[in-house]
Amino acid sequence: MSDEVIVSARDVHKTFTVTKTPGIFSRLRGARTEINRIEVLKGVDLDVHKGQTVVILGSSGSGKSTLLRCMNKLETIDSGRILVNGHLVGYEERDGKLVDEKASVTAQKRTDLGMVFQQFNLFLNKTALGNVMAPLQDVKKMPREAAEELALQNLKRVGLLDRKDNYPSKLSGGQKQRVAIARALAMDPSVMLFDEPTSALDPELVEEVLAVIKAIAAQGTTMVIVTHEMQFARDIADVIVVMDQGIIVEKGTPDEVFFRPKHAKTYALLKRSGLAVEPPAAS
Ligand SMILES: Nc1ncnc2c1ncn2[C@@H]1O[C@H](COP(=O)(O)OP(=O)(O)OP(=O)(O)O)[C@@H](O)[C@H]1O
Repeated sequence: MSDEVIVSARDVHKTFTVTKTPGIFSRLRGARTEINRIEVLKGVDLDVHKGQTVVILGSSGSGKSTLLRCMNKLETIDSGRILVNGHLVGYEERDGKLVDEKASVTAQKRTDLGMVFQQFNLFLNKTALGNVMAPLQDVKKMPREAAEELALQNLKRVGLLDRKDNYPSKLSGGQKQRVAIARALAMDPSVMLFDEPTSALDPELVEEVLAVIKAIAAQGTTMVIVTHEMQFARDIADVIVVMDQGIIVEKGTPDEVFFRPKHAKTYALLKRSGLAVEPPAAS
């Protein structure tokens, strides 16, 4: 394992505030606006080393996607630190305090992270090639020809060169997700973040996307993957992290986590997925 830490999260806390305003009739009956605070991350520490594939598992609502989104500053954190390549993402430190940095600086730093979402997020009015070229031209300011060459190389990496002129409406879900992966890869990020990349796919399309992600991992790309695909997690991960209610309850190699889970929540998760293991001794 490389000593170089690409992503470092320390004591990360995140709370969402949800405001529920009652309808007019309820208000006439005296109902008040409810303000609920949901503490989603309660002090998360995580290091991702260069070349490592870290898979985050956990039951629904445990905070996995939020952690990923905080890494990318799609969400702000309340306290703690997230460094990507040694830089604070989204913040700068002034007089010992964290303040929001300029959006342009965040946009630049964000190119260090490639993100693949559940719902692909492709431009519907652009071809597969156009989708991959767009951030190269718009964010990296590459000239058209260079952007096209790099986009074609990356479409080839995900096996979609023959679909380069297709619009998203003419691509299957699996192909759309592979275009999204090519688009993120083309930016040459330090780390790729995958947020449940196969959850929106029909079951028969899942495997082609997982195979592409496995191939990219085998090329030494640093990755953090949130997934519910347990077998895939076991196959691809160097490190598996299990989250429960906003904290990391277990961390280990796939063999450790799958065959010798230490935490009752990990055991419950494996059992729900039909993976038979012995219950942890200490629970
Ligand atoms: N923007 C938001 N506003 C309010 N609550 C939110 C927001 N985003 C997430 N949450 C809440 O935070 C909690 C954690 O959500 P998160 O999506 O991080 O969980 P998860 O572990 O990724 O779950 P899943 O596996 O179902 O995607 C949930 O209770 C969710 O409803």
